[in-house]
Amino acid sequence: MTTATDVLGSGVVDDATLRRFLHGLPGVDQVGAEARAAALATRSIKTTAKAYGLDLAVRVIDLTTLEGADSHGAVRNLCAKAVRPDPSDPSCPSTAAVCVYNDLVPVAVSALERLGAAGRVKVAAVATAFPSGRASLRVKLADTEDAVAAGADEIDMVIDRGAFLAGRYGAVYEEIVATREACRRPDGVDAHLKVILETGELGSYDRVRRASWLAMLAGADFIKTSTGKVSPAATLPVSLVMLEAVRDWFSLTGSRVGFKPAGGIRTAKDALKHLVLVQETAGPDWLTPELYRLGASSLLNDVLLQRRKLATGAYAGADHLTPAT
Ligand SMILES: O=C[C@H](O)COP(=O)(O)O
Repeated sequence: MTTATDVLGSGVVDDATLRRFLHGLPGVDQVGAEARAAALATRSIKTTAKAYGLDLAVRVIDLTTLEGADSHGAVRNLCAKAVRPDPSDPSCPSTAAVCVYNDLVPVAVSALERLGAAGRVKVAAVATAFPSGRASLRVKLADTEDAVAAGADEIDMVIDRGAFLAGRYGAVYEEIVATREACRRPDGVDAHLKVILETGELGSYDRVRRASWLAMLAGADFIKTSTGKVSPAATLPVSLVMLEAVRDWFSLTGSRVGFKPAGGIRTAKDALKHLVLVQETAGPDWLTPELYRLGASSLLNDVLLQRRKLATGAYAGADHLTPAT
């Protein structure tokens, strides 16, 4: 049997070594994973915990716009929203990051500078031919280097699902390693690398588990479920399988890899379910923006409305809030 320690210790990480290890991982009990996720989703959260959960949800959001029609103005508004999500409430925290396409990184960087939030609200850029991942490695690395040079703090790369599903694990591994290299900066402040598995295209929980381990072996700082362009995206059972992987990686290596569910998370209720799953699977150490993000384009305003409801006892209409993008 090949273990993760064998893979990490071997000089050559090739298809055969990776296959022996990844296919030797225990299979996911599909019924058990779905039942566990469903049971955790019904947990009721009382007032104080709810207030904490809603604030935490805001603090871990990667506020995202990934539309072909994105404009400079839309990105500037997104940044203002990320820094002060609810201008009527100074106690409302900022989001963790904004997440944009590569060419809009300079716009986000200068907007956050002007807002006095540079470095506090991070700039994440999708890269490596997002969302399909269909391009040569040269193009994918140029895409990444471009975003890093423009000041991106974080790179959200997609894996080559074609290669992964064909069992060309070595190619996927090498691509992640090379992208990680492209995240380096001369001053040593490297961009953090999030590796998107696009779980909706993987077809089984076993493959989600294998892809999670492959990404962590190759040096991912975070593993992320989805691009938001494929459905299903960040389901609770998929998140459970990935959280088990980061938990088990920590037990094995002593290092913590972050987790980012993204795609289809639209309501405060959804966000709280995801937070309960983190608490009960990887544990409370992960409940921080350094190790956990919610990737979402249209979640924030519902969380803000629920925050206000909790504080005032009354529902405010959505038109009391600025649009998310
Ligand atoms: O990375 C984040 C996703 O693209 C957001 O997906 P969403 O638009 O379904 O929230």
